[in-house]
Amino acid sequence: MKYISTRGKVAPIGFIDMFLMGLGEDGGLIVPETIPTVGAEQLKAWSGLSFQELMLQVFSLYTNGEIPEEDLRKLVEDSYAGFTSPDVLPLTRIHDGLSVMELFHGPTFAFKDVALQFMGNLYAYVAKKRNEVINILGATSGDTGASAISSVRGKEGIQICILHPNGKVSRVQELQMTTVQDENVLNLSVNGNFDDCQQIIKELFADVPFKTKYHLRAINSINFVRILAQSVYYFYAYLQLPETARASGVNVSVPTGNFGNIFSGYLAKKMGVPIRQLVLATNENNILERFIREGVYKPEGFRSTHSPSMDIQIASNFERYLYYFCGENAAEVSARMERFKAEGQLTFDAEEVARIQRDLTAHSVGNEECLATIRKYDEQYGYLLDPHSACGVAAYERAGDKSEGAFVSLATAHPAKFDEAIRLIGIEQKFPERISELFDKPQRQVIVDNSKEEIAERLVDFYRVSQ
Ligand SMILES: Cc1ncc(COP(=O)(O)O)c(C=O)c1O
Ligand SMILES: N[C@@H](CCOP(=O)(O)O)C(=O)O
Repeated sequence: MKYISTRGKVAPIGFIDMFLMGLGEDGGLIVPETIPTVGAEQLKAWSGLSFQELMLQVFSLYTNGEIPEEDLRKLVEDSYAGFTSPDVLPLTRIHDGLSVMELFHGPTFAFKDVALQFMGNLYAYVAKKRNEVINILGATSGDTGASAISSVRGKEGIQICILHPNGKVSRVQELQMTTVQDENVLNLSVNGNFDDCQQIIKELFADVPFKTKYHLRAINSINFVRILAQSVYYFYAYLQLPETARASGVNVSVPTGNFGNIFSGYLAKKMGVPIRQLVLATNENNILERFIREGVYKPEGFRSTHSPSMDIQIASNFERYLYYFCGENAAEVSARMERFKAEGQLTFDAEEVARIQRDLTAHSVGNEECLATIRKYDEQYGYLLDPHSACGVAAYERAGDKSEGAFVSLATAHPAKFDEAIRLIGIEQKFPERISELFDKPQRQVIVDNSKEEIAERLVDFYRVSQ
């Protein structure tokens, strides 16, 4: 298995090189040359496997033997040892028609831990085995940053700098990132929004001499390893359903912002998980819904919502979807992305929209609907959703055909991370101890302008000092 770029100008590379490259050096996103498939018999044989065993099976299809099996097993076991549920990602039945897959039992209470605990360990492994310098650079709307920091804090040979939008993450998310005192962690709080942070890191990654000189590594979903690790929970969700329930496949409702969560499902489907509908749930930042319903991919005004981690306009993984949509034609992807850069939008004709709608359905969930969904599920089912998971459940409610296949909605964060929204509906929740103890700790962060140059200077200083 080799890896190539959606823009076609990266010579095929192996698994570890792909992991280290992060963003393609031609500005595209890395994808596998071919997607391996898992037949129905094989899938059946995997039922009953733990999440860790499933992860090993899926990764073995992609790692080319570059990581010996016993090393991969240890990496996987270590990565999920800190999850508090024995099932790692438990599937909870809400009612006959709906189950929720809880992806938030990791150390930072968000689904990002599923991939990032593993990636932190993998970076430490590669740093040691290949003597690589690992200087992680990431952008976050709150959860990726907290999770990535927790996965590498204090680890030898690794430095991490995370950009988050100043004042636009929840209080708990901010504390999870900024109360970490390890010297290998730098938090930059940017006067801008998440799209600004993501734009800056993408420009720094695209500056290949700078990236090479400072050994910049990615933890965001531009890194294909993130997507691959996330694809495993779609296998697990399907296989955890009772055999009768999954007999005609599964529908999955997916809160998404950067298109990473849902693209992982699209990949799992291509690998062979019998997913019927992939329902894309967004908040009021609804560029992805407009793309799917109307065939127009055009960023519009940024809105702050009750689900701040999905306050995203420009979705990184859109380009990966475009690649498959264009029949894996890199020249076509490059031309369309050039057009997007020049004109600020992409449009798709009626035949193309019909094709997109065969892959994905979409619902954007307004602030009021989000709160009403949290209230309803608390009152009727005694289940407290966080605002991102509530977008997923609201989209499930609005999804059209529910007659075939079981329905699973992904619960992507613990409600304690977003108490600002939960309080608005008058619910007082009890925080897990690991969250309540954050409020007494001192914070460490640097507030910076939304300026690539200023941020590059900070990075150079940080990497010099910490090496
Ligand atoms: C809690 C939560 N749910 C859902 C999402 C959506 O994930 P993605 O942007 O990777 O699609 C995010 C981050 O964007 C998140 O932090
Ligand atoms: N919601 C994310 C935004 C970054 O997305 P990623 O999946 O590319 O890391 C966050 O919490 O930071």
